[in-house]
Order: sequence, then C-alpha cells, then structure tokens
Amino acid sequence: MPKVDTSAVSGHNAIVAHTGMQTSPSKAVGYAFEMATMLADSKSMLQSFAPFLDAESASGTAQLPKVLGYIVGTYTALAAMDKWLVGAVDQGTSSTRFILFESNTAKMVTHHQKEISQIFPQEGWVEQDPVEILHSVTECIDETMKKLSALNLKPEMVKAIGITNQRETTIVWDKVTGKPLHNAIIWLDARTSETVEKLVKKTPNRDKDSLRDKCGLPLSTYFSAVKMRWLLDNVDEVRQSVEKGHCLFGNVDTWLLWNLTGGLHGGKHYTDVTNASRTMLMNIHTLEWDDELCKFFDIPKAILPEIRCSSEIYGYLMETCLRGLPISGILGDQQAALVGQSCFKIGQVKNTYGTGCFLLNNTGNKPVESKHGLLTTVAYKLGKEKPTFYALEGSVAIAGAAVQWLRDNLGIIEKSADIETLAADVDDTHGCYFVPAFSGLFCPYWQPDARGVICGLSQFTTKQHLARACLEAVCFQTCEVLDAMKKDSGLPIVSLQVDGGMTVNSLLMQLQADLVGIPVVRPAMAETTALGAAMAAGMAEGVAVWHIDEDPPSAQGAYMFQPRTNPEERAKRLSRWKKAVERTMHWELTDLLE
Ligand SMILES: Nc1ncnc2c1ncn2[C@@H]1O[C@H](COP(=O)(O)OP(=O)(O)O)[C@@H](O)[C@H]1O
Ligand SMILES: O=P(O)(O)OC[C@H](O)CO
Repeated sequence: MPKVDTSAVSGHNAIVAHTGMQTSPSKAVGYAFEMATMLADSKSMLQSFAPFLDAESASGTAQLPKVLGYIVGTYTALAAMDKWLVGAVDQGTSSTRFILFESNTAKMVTHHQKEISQIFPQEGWVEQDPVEILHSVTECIDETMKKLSALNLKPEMVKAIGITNQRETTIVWDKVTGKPLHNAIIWLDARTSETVEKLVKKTPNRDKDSLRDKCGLPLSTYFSAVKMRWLLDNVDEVRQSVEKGHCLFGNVDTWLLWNLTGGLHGGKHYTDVTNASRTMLMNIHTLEWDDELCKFFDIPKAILPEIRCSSEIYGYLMETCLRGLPISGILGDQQAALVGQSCFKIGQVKNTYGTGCFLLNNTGNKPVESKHGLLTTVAYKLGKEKPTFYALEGSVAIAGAAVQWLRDNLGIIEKSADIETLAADVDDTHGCYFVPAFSGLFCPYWQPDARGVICGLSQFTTKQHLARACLEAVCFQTCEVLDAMKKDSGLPIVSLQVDGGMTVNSLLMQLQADLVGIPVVRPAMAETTALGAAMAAGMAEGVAVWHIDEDPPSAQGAYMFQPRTNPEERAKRLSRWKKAVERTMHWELTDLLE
C-alpha cells in the first residue's frame, strides 16, 4: 500500500474553508502571509485551528508566527505532492480507456484506448462480451503504464484508480466459476419491449411512469431491472444459477470491480449509488435496494451488489502491473462527466456526446421529479459523510452510434472522423432529416416502438446531405432534451458545457450552437468523464491526493461556439424535425399488426 500524507491535504482544506482563499500549492506559499494575517485577525477562525497548531486560543498577533509556519509547512508538503498521479478506467460503449491525470493540475499525462466489439444477434439486440470488456481494461492499464515508463515517470507515482462506466448494461455471472452466464445486455438493447409491456400492465394504473416516485425512472427497455427480468425469463442457466445461490448481478462497474479486486478470491461485489440509481431497483430517497421494487420485478435481492458511495476505498487491485493500488472512485459515466466538468452548483448543466448523448442538470440535494420525460438520477455522493446530489437527465440513445452506422452499414465514411469533412462539403441538408430511432426513442418520448426514418429525400440528396443530417439529428435531439429541461426546472439555460468523443467535431459543435441558440462551450480537455472518476478516486478518505483548487480544468482553454441563427429559423427547422420524429412512431407496432 502506498503511504500517503493526508495531513497536508486536510490542512489545505481547512485553510480554504476558513479563509475562503482558493489557491494552488505552487502559489500558496506566496500568499501565506495574507492568509495567516486573516486567520490571526479572527479569534473564532484561530480557535478552530487550535488542533492543527497545537495551541490554545490566544490573541491574534501572538499566534501569527505559528499560523504562518503552519500554512507554509502545509503548502510546502502539498507542493511536494505535485507529481502524484491518479488513474481512471473509462469503460464506454464504444471503447475502453485508461487515463492518468496529475492530481494537482488535472492534466492528462498519458493514456491507452481500445475499441470494444458490439454483437447484434437479432434486430434491436445489442450485446458485448464481458470477458472482452474486462481484458480491454487490464490491457489499457498495462499499456498506459508502459507509456508512463517511456516518459521516464515511475509507476509508484500512481496512488489510486477510479472506474467510470457505460451504465445500465447488465451482466450476470456465477460466483463459483467466475464465468459470465450470458453476454452483457447493453443499455441500448431493445429486446425487452414485450417485457416492458407486461410490466406496465402489472402496475396499478397501467402507467409506465408509476415507479418514478421511488426510482426516478419510467419503465423502459433501457434500465437494468427489465433486462434482468428478461434473463430470468429466458435463460435457463441464469435461472438455475439463481436457484443455486451462485448468481451475481452487476453493471459494468460491479463486474470490473469484482474481477479486479480478486474475483473468485475475495472480489468485492459492490456498486456505487450513481450506477444503482439506473437499475430501477434502488430507492432514490433511501439509496437502498427497495423491497417493493425488487418484488415488482421479482428479482432476488441476494444477487444484487452492496451499494456504496462514489468515493471510498472499495478494495485493492489484484490484477495488472498496478497490483496493490486502491480502487477508490466509482461513478456512472454521465455522472462522472458532471463531476469532471465541475458542475457542483445547482443548475449547472453538461451534455456528453458519445455513443449516445446525455444531458445532466445538477438539481442539488433533493430528487426532482420530471413532468416532461426526463429522468431523476443520483449525480454523486463523494464520500460516506458527504451529501447526495441529484440530477435531471435527458438521455438520447443514438448519437455517435448513428455515425458508426454510416461507417459500418452504409460505408459512406471510413472513419467516424470523416463525417466532418463530408458534411462540410454542403451548406445544408437540402431538406433531408434523419431520425436514428434504431431501438426506439428515449427522452422525452420513451417510445420503444419507434424506428428510424430518413425523410425529405429528392434526386438531389447526396451522401454529404445525409452525413450533415446525421450530425443535425444529434443536435435536434439535444434541443428537445433542453426544452424539457427548461420546462422542468423553470430556469433558463444560458450556455451548454459539452464533452465526449464526438465533440472533437467542430462542425457538430457549431451546428449545435446554431440549432439550440445558446453558446456551446467545449473544454480544452475532452476526457472529463475519466477526470470525474479520477477526482472521486483521489478525494477518497485514506487516499486524499486530489487537491485541485483553482478554476476547474474544463474551464481552462475552453472554446466557445456562438450561435449564428435567428429564433425564427431555429423554430422552423425544429418543427420540421418534429414532423420527421412523428413519422418514426409506432413503426414496430404497425409492422406487427400487418
Ligand atoms: N470526429 C467525430 N465526429 C463525429 N462522431 C465521432 C467523431 N469521433 C468519434 N465519434 C463518435 O463518438 C463515439 C465515441 O465517443 P466516446 O465518447 O468514446 O463514446 P463512448 O463513451 O460511448 O465509448 C462513437 O460513436 C464515434 O462514432
Ligand atoms: O457509452 P456512452 O458514453 O455513450 O454512455 C452510455 C451511457 O452510460 C448509457 O446510459
């Protein structure tokens, strides 16, 4: 176990709390005199420092040298920690990354990334191999560490790691063999539409929203409990393993944590509150598995992991060259991005563009129920004694996945990045609208029977127009989510902080600003999801290496895309989009009736 000096960090936290002075270790020694004077001038401030100073309360000036010495000592110790690193596993739907960050500047030091294969056994089904997911993580950690050595930096500098993950994706495995009982059913997978119908019929008012007051979510193919129900109903091996008491359930965080902390030999079967809040089984008020919800879905509590907070030591790595390091942060990927973008204040919003697109609005310490199709979710709880923060979320199922579809199914681009040059060849879509409702529509419609449409085609439509319509689809979906968010919160949203793999696409960002009519702010450092997990890991009690105290890194060097449209034009284009959306509705159902 690495030895960590936590006193300097807690000293720093105390100094900030008492003086209100935000500073970094490198600048703090210069400020020390002003800080000390401020502290010494206030008897109450000084009293609360007595435990640190080993002194009784006394008159201000008499204490000044001691206070000064304390502050200089604290910040000299902190400055010596400058070279500490924290790692984060970011296990997304399209790829896995491991990234190392400096604990005092939040700068990325080095990283490794690996694509993950998706399996499509039937229309609407999306699976991944849990073992491939696990191996991608260990490979990314080991490869990143090789890159660190190539930079002449030592592995001992890494003090902790965090995990952030695609959410809702459901994995079941046998705790005796350690083997998965089925492929991971991905959050996007829509095989459970009939399961959802049956479950809706089981509710008192036959209403998909009737569990919202407990879990914050509507009944939908998206969430884990529905996927778990399907596994119990359809896969004999899963049912038998549950009967024998061998089955463990987890989302990707839990699967990774169990395996990385020893697997068959004492692996920890935990999840964090943010991931648990996406299952439909956790009560968002008590933060515990809810008996009534488990009964409703008929899922045995015994298979569920223990719910922990998002920042604590869950266990120690038993795999990879970082063996022995604490794993001390877990957050669902969208919540991690909220933390990584430092959206700690009520009303702060971020939108992450990856395989899907997810807009989260920090609503503070109480869950807010949506009346406009958004989700209520736990945003973070960064320590056992720390308060829980909630968010309203607008989830869009298909964003970058539509770009992958143009690449893999239509072959009109070779790499995802090529879409930008292709779409930039034309000035507009020539009236073409593309609604990629591949597996239904999420927020704000929640229509599992919707299917994708491309409309407004003419003999003039080219692949360039389609590429541009694909980018606009991502933006229109965000506009609809933002609309719902404004209605639910009653507050205006003046700018949009963005991140995620798609945001390197500047044309997409400009289109987004044009269609939403507010500035879009892209951070210089796009890996805010991983950063959030690293922050949670570094802040955990007993680790305490994270001491960023200046502007959030996402605010440094950010680029702002200004809207270049007028409200009339925006309204016209959005109403056309809505017409296209109407055409996707009930397609599956119509098909079944024929
Ligand atoms: N330059 C680009 N323009 C548009 N889409 C892109 C670009 N680069 C990557 N993407 C899309 O972004 C997604 C990957 O983003 P990422 O944040 O890594 O996703 P995830 O977290 O879901 O794994 C993929 O769907 C890919 O098609
Ligand atoms: O893989 P991403 O980054 O698109 O995120 C997936 C979400 O967590 C699904 O809820």
